[in-house]
Amino acid sequence: MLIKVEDLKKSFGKRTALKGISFELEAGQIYGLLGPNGAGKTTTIKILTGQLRADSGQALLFGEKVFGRQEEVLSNVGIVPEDANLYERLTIEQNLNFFKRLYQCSGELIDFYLEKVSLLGEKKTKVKDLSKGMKQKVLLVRALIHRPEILILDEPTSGLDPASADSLHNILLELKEEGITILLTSHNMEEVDKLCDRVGFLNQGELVASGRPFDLKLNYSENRVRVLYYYQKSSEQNLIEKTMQLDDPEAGEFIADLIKSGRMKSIHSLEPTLADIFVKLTGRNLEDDGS
Ligand SMILES: Nc1ncnc2c1ncn2[C@@H]1O[C@H](COP(=O)(O)OP(=O)(O)OP(=O)(O)O)[C@@H](O)[C@H]1O
Repeated sequence: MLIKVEDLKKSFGKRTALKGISFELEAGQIYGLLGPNGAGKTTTIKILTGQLRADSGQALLFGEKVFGRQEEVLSNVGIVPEDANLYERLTIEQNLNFFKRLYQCSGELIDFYLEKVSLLGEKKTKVKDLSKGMKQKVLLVRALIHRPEILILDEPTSGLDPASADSLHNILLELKEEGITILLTSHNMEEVDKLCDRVGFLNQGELVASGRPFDLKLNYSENRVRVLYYYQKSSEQNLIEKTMQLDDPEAGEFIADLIKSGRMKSIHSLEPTLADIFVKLTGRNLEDDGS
């Protein structure tokens, strides 16, 4: 396991941020921690990257504890933090060169990744003149220039317009193809559904469910179907839509009859979205402010 979190607990005074969460991440996967504000996502990331010490439990990267050993363990990890901590008055190139020296790497990947995020032509632009989406891309490039095996991103698309978010998603999928293991946090269920091999639902410091998005949707499906049928045989004007429970025996007869009499137009299963499942499990919406 490249990333392993086991029974991780953390409190800030009387406020409990993590109540004992566990998850694992295999090489080459994308894992998404999904949760509303205050769920404990950033606390998890900060512990995993050695910025915070856990009260108990384990947070391991490459099987090693990070706290107190950041320099060694994180030399192989790229981190995109929640807040853009770039030097605003410096250019993109100056920011990246600064990190190149810090990481003591050659910097040969700087132009490669700037090209990938369509910012090569903006190298000489000062960070203060960039849009939020562009800054996010610079943070991503900064996290990649030392060729890390693990990439950790805290809310990478928060506040981005849909086009910028989409372009970032495509880059993350390409990085996965290159074999990079990715852990990200998000409160956007569509993003997690699209990107992640596995997802963990974090709510008030607890992982309430985890698994492959497909399996979660299947497990929480309510066996409903939407049937579109003709009132009379092949009369386009009289198209009727009906939602039915698959475990209702009458629905079976009704559907069989529609097929036999040639009145069935279409039938679709109604799967819940990840957001529906989150609400079902927690009674909370992903956009809640956590209060
Ligand atoms: N330094 C701190 N001091 C006190 N409480 C904190 C501190 N950091 C986090 N918390 C609390 O711990 C809980 C989890 O916060 P955390 O930032 O991990 O949530 P999050 O899921 O990342 O939310 P967001 O999406 O808003 O960043 C919250 O109740 C928060 O107020």
